[in-house]
Amino acid sequence: GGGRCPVRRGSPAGSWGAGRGRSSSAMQSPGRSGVTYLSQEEAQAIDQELFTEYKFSVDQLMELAGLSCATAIAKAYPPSSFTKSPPAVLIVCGPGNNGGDGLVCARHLKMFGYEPSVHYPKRPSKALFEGLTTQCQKMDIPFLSEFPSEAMLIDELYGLVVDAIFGFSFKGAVREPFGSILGTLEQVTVPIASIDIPSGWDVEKGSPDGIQPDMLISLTAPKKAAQHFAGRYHFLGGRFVPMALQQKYSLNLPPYPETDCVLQLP
Ligand SMILES: NC(=O)C1=CN([C@@H]2O[C@H](COP(=O)(O)OP(=O)(O)OC[C@H]3O[C@@H](n4cnc5c(N)ncnc54)[C@H](OP(=O)(O)O)[C@@H]3O)[C@@H](O)[C@H]2O)[C@@H](O)CC1
Ligand SMILES: [K+]
Repeated sequence: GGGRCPVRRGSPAGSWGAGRGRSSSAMQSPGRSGVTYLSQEEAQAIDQELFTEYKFSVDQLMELAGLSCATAIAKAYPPSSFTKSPPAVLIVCGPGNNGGDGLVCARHLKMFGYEPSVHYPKRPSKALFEGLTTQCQKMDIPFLSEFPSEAMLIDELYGLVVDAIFGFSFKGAVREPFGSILGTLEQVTVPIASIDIPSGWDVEKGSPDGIQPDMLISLTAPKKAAQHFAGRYHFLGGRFVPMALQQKYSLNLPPYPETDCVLQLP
């Protein structure tokens, strides 16, 4: 196992939220960093607006989201922090866009010098996901047909697990094969980095018995479940929300440093 590295917290809560006159809405709640934590409904509404009003394509935003995730992972778990070289990462992808973010993340991690392997048990028959899968395969990223059933095996083979199973559209009880996968992930000791939402968690209420990721990369803005995140690294990624949309939803996002596509939240 391995992959852990010393805690490097960012600066304490900034003052970006002070005196900006956020329009208050009963649905929104400011988190400990001053940034707004979104309800499931708000996250889906912003998503829809980006596509229908702002005319982004899914491919575009997924590329930026996945690149943010790989960048944040490289900051928190640089290859030198792994006990083995090359640094092996297991990426578990779900059936929706969160899974697509995982495929993009895998491709960028490979470019950054990691050795990613992907498990992608439920693949939608859409050109976007088929393309992302082919890109990974042509970059010699292995796709595991079986998920390692023993947590110990994952601990032995990988220094980090990326959870790209469910994002903000998750609802209800977890269906197979993801129930078994999450059951195994609850027992791994190597760190888990969750994309957007720790999978299996209620998007707003979290899940005390679910997986406990070491890292959370919130895309666009954190969702309410992030208030229950107790891991070491909380990053914000997806630096693509136009200012007018940020203002409409009172996102109160902290300023990203310089040209960075990610930012560590306190
Ligand atoms: N705007 C942004 O910021 C951007 C967001 N992006 C990303 O998109 C993510 C949201 O993606 P999304 O809407 O496609 O849904 P997501 O959460 O991946 O999962 C839905 C899938 O899971 C399934 N499923 C649901 N419940 C289940 C259950 N209980 N048990 C089992 N299965 C269950 C459901 O299946 P179905 O209900 O259809 O059978 C469906 O197939 C978001 O979190 C972010 O990562 C970026 O890519 C681009 C910019
Ligand atoms: K996830």
